[in-house]
Amino acid sequence: MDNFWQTCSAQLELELTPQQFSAWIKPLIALDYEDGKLRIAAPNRFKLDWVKSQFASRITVLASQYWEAPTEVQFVLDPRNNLPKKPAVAPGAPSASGVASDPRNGSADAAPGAPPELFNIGNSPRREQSRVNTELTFDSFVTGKANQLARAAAIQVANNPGVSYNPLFFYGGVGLGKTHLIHAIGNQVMADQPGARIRYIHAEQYVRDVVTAYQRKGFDDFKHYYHSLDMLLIDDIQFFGGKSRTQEEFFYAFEALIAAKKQIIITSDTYPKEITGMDDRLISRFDSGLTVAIEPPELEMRVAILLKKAQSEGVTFSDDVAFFVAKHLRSNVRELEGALRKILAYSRFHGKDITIDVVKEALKDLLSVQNRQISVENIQKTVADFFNIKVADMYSKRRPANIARPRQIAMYLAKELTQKSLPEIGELFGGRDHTTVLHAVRKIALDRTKNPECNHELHVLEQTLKG
Ligand SMILES: Nc1ncnc2c1ncn2[C@@H]1O[C@H](COP(=O)(O)OP(=O)(O)OP(=O)(O)O)[C@@H](O)[C@H]1O
Repeated sequence: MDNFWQTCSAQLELELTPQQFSAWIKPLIALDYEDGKLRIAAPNRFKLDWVKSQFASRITVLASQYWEAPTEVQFVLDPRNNLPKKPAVAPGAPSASGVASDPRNGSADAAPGAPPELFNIGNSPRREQSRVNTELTFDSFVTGKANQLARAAAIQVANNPGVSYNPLFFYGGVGLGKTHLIHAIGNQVMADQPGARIRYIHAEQYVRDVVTAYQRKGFDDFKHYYHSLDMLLIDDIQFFGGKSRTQEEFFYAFEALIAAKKQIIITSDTYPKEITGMDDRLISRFDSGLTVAIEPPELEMRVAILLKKAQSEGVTFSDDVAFFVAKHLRSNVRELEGALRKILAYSRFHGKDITIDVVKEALKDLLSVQNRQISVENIQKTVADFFNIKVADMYSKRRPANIARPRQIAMYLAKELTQKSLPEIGELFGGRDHTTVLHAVRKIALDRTKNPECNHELHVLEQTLKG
């Protein structure tokens, strides 16, 4: 229940203004969930009526998504508000149950509307608490040259958590299977040790947890929760970049877990030293275990993935069709999955067998993007002309700002407008490492959102390149 409410209120916090959130959502408590019925308590009749009229449908959608079943939401008055007042207790002091006191229990010094303890583990089954996706297993993970090392390390850690490689750090571009692999580890450990306290968390959610703990002065609960896990799976840790309070809290959790020989598995879009805005002491700790890259899948692996995913949808793809799709879509597995969904939807809707012609029709948009044939060479030339530098500077090792920035812009455009992978782009820019390209892509993407002049330049370049 705590997990659900944390997820639901984090989502609502994103959707509402801070005033709306703290006035209407923060005072609510998710009481229980049974047989598709979720009960939420409001502190008084006025709030109950307002929340019901304004937010019931959104909470219903979020709850139905969370439990993957239609859910009916009932709003009730908080039963604890009717309890006789207890003598004052210092907020956060342990009660007889050993749990920090809930300031809403009517004690004289309680802050009205303050939340219950944040990270109370509650009684839900360990599997639910873990947030591990049961579908992402080793069995459904296709292996090839691009990920065989990562998979081997993952299996080793799943067999000996806390012993072999700690932390285990996976890095690679988007949609290449990092998340899948850490869930697979979680699933295996959970099957072997059903009592283990495992937690999968996306780094953005961890940041939100820190913010919430900060706002609610709930760091004791936060620490208690994270430091007492048996295994922490943390995804996309690059989101910690520049967030010093989060990094500090994570550092303590990291030290506590490693000292207790509890396994930590981390993913990132780049290797530790390249994560921007990350504290050096964390980087050196990330490096202290095993760091493994996951590369973009090669052709045969893309074919194998398509065949396996089609099979799991109950559809048989001919090899011709699988090769056709895999040859044209080269960037990552997520893109392949998207293509597969489009093909299946198209063939079902039109009642047609899956042939190459049907695939061409179903993927018309995706393939036309491919066929625009904007080459990296073309991008380098256009950008060099635009900034009045030599094309050769695109490959050179020189780094003055008047050259480095156009080069980064060209790398960004190469990633945006071609199907080349990061290593392929790096190769075409004088044999640079893929992490350098990734850094450039992220930097320019960020500049673009912040700096209208940069956005305008990119717009002009894109229009020129697209003709
Ligand atoms: N080797 C694989 N075998 C089967 N499915 C895969 C494989 N690699 C990735 N996938 C699938 O591709 C999709 C994207 O993978 P995933 O979310 O793990 O990528 P990621 O590397 O974590 O990307 P991001 O950094 O964008 O989060 C998922 O549905 C995943 O199950």
